[in-house]
Amino acid sequence: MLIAIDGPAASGKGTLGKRIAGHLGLAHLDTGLLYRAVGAACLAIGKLDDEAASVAAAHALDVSTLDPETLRTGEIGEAASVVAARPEVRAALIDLQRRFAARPEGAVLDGRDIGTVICPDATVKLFVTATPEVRAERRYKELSARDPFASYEAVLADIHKRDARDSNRAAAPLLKADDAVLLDTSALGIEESFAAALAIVERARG
Ligand SMILES: Nc1ncnc2c1ncn2[C@@H]1O[C@H](COP(=O)(O)OP(=O)(O)OP(=O)(O)O)[C@@H](O)[C@H]1O
Ligand SMILES: Nc1ccn([C@@H]2O[C@H](COP(=O)(O)O)[C@@H](O)[C@H]2O)c(=O)n1
Repeated sequence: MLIAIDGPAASGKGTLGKRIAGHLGLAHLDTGLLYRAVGAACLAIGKLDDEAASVAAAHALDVSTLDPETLRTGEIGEAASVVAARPEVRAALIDLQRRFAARPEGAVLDGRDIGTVICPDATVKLFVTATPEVRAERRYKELSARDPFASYEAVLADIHKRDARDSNRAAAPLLKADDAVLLDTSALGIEESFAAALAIVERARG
């Protein structure tokens, strides 16, 4: 069973992807980490504005070295969203994602273009969202546990900026696939969201 989960930043798609994959015994790929790794590689050499450098970083990506802990910072998220707007960077990462999705038992992938571009034939597609304020509150809670100087206003501004860039770019913009089921988790906790997502998956399974 192939499950595609898309949605804006901090909507909870990664949390749901991981839970659903664990529940069904499937592998899970957080595709945002791929773009984050490319953004981080460009930041490390001071070449975020250099399109050719970002394309080279995408081609050189070694998935076995991805470290979610170091990649999940606000600065790297912003850099990821800059490089992700470049069509050649996206093209360089397509095969890798499709190979992951082609496992015989299926898989769970989350990102921005999984249901629209990477896995248009997924068994079930979820578009997970929540209001920007709710998403900022969740991300702020997560960050402030590690950083006493984290600011809710800065997180909200980052979310608005990334939403706008991801939705308005020409290459594979953040979009709900026509056949995706919308899951708004603004008023749902993690367990309630998981139960709602699982019900959608089970329904699609028949
Ligand atoms: N329904 C929910 N209720 C409360 N908190 C939630 C809910 N879903 C996720 N969270 C929390 O919100 C934060 C963001 O969730 P998560 O990382 O899953 O989002 P994401 O959409 O994958 O983010 P990103 O786009 O940055 O990869 C995490 O701290 C997570 O624990
Ligand atoms: N399929 C995807 C996944 C991610 N992106 C871009 O990467 C940025 C970081 O992603 P997170 O899920 O870790 O927040 C995101 O803002 C997108 O620009 C993408 O384009 N396609």
